[in-house]
Amino acid sequence: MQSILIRLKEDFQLSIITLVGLCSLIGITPYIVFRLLEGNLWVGLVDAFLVVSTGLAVLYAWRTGDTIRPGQFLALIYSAGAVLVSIKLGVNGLFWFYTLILFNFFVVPPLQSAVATVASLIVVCTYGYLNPGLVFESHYQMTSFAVTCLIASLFASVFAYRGRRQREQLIELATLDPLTRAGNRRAMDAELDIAMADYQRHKTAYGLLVLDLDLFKEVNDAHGHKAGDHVLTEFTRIVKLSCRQSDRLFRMGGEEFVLLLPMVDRTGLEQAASHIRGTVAEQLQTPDGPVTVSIGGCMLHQHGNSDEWLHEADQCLYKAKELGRNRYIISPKG
Ligand SMILES: Nc1nc2c(ncn2[C@@H]2O[C@H](COP(=O)(O)OP(=O)(O)OP(=O)(O)O)[C@@H](O)[C@H]2O)c(=O)[nH]1
Repeated sequence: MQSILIRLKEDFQLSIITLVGLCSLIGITPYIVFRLLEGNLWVGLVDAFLVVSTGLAVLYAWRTGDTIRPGQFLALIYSAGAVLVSIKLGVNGLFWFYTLILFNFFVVPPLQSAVATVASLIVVCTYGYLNPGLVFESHYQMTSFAVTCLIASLFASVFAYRGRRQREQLIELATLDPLTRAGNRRAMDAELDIAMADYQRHKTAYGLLVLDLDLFKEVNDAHGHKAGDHVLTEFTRIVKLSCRQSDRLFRMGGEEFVLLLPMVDRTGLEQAASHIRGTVAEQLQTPDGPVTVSIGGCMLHQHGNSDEWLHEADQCLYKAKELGRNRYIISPKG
């Protein structure tokens, strides 16, 4: 139960899709009974289809963690459902369009939701225009309906866009180092734990490099803190360009970074460390000359937790510093 609550709290899209599932079960099921009792078989079947499909989409989202496809599926079937119900029930069915507009903007990105809403409106209005009296009582009513729907869509899209943007910014704030935009310590801890679980379950190979700029204090002392900051951002850029896209760079703090390399063997880890060391020595400059980096690394093997893994790489880094810096040492273990 607690894990369900945590997932609902942490995954906004999943919580929205679950809410839709509950609303459809509680809100639409009585209509199925009512429509069938009044002999409106088609609308009853459409409602039943919506409830069952929603249930399946919610289950899929919970099982796979994928909320994009169920969201698109729900937007599609609810748009089609609103069109069919409006065509069958006329004015009484049109009210559902306003709920549909809000719903679409919650479950799919703003552009997709605008397309779904406008497409549904076009179908209903075209049908209503070609069949006077069946959906709308007058052209005036149809125009008012289309205009109010479009205005509601506009407001919904502005809120949906801002909401999504703010959520993205919050995720960035929680996971990225503001200066270098490498992952922060919190993101690193989470990724190392995921790597350890992956290694234990699937034996996926992971390597880790701890990178520490050499004599960085001297850069700060000679050129000021701002120049030091610039060196840190340049270093991040160089390392990101020197490694694979699947490698993840984190800033542990100060001038110490961690690079996590998935699906790499010991030779590959050494090659990566050697390449990064060489590229940094070549490209990272201050007016006084190059800034170098010392690197310690190790493969993930029988570590009990991520701290032990980091500690082993750290020991190699200290050795690299002791031996004169601007070098890499990879642990022989693992
Ligand atoms: N500009 C800048 N400097 C930082 C930041 N964080 C830490 N530092 C500085 O990084 C320096 C780290 O110095 P030390 O720990 O002595 O290490 P070092 O000079 O690189 O020497 P070695 O690691 O032994 O090669 C200190 O002067 C810190 O003030 C930051 O965000 N920006």
